[in-house]
Amino acid sequence: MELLKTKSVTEVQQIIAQLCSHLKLETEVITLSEALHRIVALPITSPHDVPAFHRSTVDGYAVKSQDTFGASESIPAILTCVGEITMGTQAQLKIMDGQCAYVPTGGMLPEGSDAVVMVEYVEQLDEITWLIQQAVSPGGNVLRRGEDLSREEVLFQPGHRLRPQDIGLLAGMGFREVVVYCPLKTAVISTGDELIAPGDPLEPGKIIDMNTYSLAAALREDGLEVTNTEVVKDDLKQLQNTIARLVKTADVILISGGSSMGVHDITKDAIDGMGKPGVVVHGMAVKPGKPTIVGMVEDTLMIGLPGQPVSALVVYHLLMKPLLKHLWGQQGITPGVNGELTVNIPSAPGREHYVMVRVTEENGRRFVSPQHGKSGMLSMMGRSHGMIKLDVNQEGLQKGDRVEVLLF
Ligand SMILES: Nc1nc2c(c(=O)[nH]1)N[C@H]1C(S)=C(S)[C@@H](COP(=O)(O)OP(=O)(O)OC[C@H]3O[C@@H](n4cnc5c(N)ncnc54)[C@H](O)[C@@H]3O)O[C@H]1N2
Ligand code: MOO
Repeated sequence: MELLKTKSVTEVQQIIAQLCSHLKLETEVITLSEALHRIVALPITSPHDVPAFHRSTVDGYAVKSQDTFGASESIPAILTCVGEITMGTQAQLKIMDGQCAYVPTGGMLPEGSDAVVMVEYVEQLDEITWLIQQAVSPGGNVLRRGEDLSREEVLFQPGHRLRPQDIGLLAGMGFREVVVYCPLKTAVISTGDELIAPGDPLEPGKIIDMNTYSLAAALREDGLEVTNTEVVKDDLKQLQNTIARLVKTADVILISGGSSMGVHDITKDAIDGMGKPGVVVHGMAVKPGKPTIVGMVEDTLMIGLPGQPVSALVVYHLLMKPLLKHLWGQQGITPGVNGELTVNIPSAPGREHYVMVRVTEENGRRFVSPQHGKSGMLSMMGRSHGMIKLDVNQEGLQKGDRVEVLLF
């Protein structure tokens, strides 16, 4: 009897990292308008203090805070207004004891002042005299120079994925361009005599190809370039010819289907027949996804994913995302959401077990409900917000347990 010799998910992740140690990430310079979701390749430091000058955070009167101590509506401080600060210009005024000046939100504080009193708490007595009806402490209503960021402070480390707020910040720092990693080149091969393209006549026994589309979309979502998607028959020679052609450009090839032990499951033989090291892993201790294959053809990483559409995507999440994190040098966790489990879940002994779940909210409480179905049912994943993990030796989960959902 031939059984798959499974390796743990962590072991497989480590093997993949080693297999990819030769991969050298190229970098490129792109404009900020192209930078959304791209990965920073060099440390980026702040070229100047932000803000570059003390700024008022309100419309009000710049004062020496000590002049306002004890001021109230019934006993206001009496100050002489010496002028107005204009937005976007250097403040020319100087505030002496007993003086104030109008400053708009974001305007530069004049020399000598250290706080701003909001206009709501100020009343004009005559042409130059103002009643200050509220005390303000030093630094009150002021964003001090460098309070947001100081010069040379590291804004982003390599590996950071740029979000809208990051792109705004880079613009605010005066950057027009950013150095990012070039996307890895990837390809998807779906195998199966039964596969037809979406829209083709659905004859008996045929299956519409979903994995090519879901896997290519997952790769693109992760910022990778998909150079080719191909569908091949369960034919060793055809698969090897396709692999031989694609390894010329692809850093990683995902092969969907043919990963199991059936007579037509040819992915392993195809990879093994193309030189050393060939297949390095066949079998991962995970549910779903047990027949996973990992190997190398020339310098290209080959990941053989189970043909079942849910299994293919689960394995993608377990292997490709950590590889990217490793290559990009990303540290830390990917935060998920958590909530109370609505039913008991049995474990899958000896295997990490991933269960698709939907998250709902009721009276401020989050609930996590497993979505039932088999690994061939992609609609189960469509209904789900993410998945929860049961560890290899975990004895199931109980209704009411607080669980962490890995979002996808
Ligand atoms: N004797 C055994 N049989 C199976 C085992 C095993 O250990 N021993 N493992 C089972 C598990 S678990 C899975 S998962 C599947 C994996 O099968 P394969 O990777 O060999 O995939 P196929 O047989 O080619 O296809 C399985 C299933 O998925 C459908 N499929 C395939 N490609 C696509 C696609 N691109 N789009 C949509 N659907 C696809 C295919 O039609 C089959 O229905 O093996 C079990 N068997
Ligand atoms: O474990 Mo297989 O990968 O779906 O059923």
